[in-house]
Amino acid sequence: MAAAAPLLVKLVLAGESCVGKTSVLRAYAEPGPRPAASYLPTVGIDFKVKTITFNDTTVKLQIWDTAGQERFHTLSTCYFRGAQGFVLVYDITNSDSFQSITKWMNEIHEKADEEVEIILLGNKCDKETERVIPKQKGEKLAWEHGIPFFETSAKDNINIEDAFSLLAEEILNKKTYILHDLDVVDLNGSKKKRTCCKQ
Ligand SMILES: Nc1nc2c(ncn2[C@@H]2O[C@H](COP(=O)(O)OP(=O)(O)OP(=O)(O)O)[C@@H](O)[C@H]2O)c(=O)[nH]1
Repeated sequence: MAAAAPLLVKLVLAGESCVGKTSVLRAYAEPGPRPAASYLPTVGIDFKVKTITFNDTTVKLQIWDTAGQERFHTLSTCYFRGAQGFVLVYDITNSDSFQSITKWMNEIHEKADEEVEIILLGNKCDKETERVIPKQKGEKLAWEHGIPFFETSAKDNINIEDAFSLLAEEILNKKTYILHDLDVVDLNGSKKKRTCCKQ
């Protein structure tokens, strides 16, 4: 008997520019040492696939990395539709990025499907001396929105695995995934029909 196709789950990273979305994704999906990175903004959109095992089932997490720069905003939010989970990221050394989280939450509620799971990350927690957002503020904001919260460091690989594992678990426990078919990109990376929201 042929093995069952792996389950596919679509996740999206969102948040302001330079908060570390790409770095968080790399730390999770491509762990291992890498040279100190100079900032290269995401242009448009990118994704990586990470395979995990959940209750003896193989699950492929397709994780979309959106561009935080304002000029890509419309494009980035196009990818919200069809996602089962969101990783919302701010930078603990940048208060604007924290203030914007409520705006991103509203965007998700407006443009994503109804039943989505969201987690909040306060990234760059290795930069303690430059911190402007106390951990309690992040916890309070997450509590107000009823979502889990982690302070993370993509640089030092702190809490990254735990954050994604929790998000995947919350989604898979709900069993709201019915995604053996992806309508955007198949797992070999070849493009299939691409859908986008109306602007
Ligand atoms: N110290 C420290 N620096 C980080 C961390 N995460 C990211 N950075 C740095 O912050 C800068 C921006 O990181 P990116 O991952 O490109 O940020 P982004 O949110 O994807 O940015 P956009 O593509 O513009 O949306 C880079 O110089 C990273 O090396 C972290 O946890 N700690």
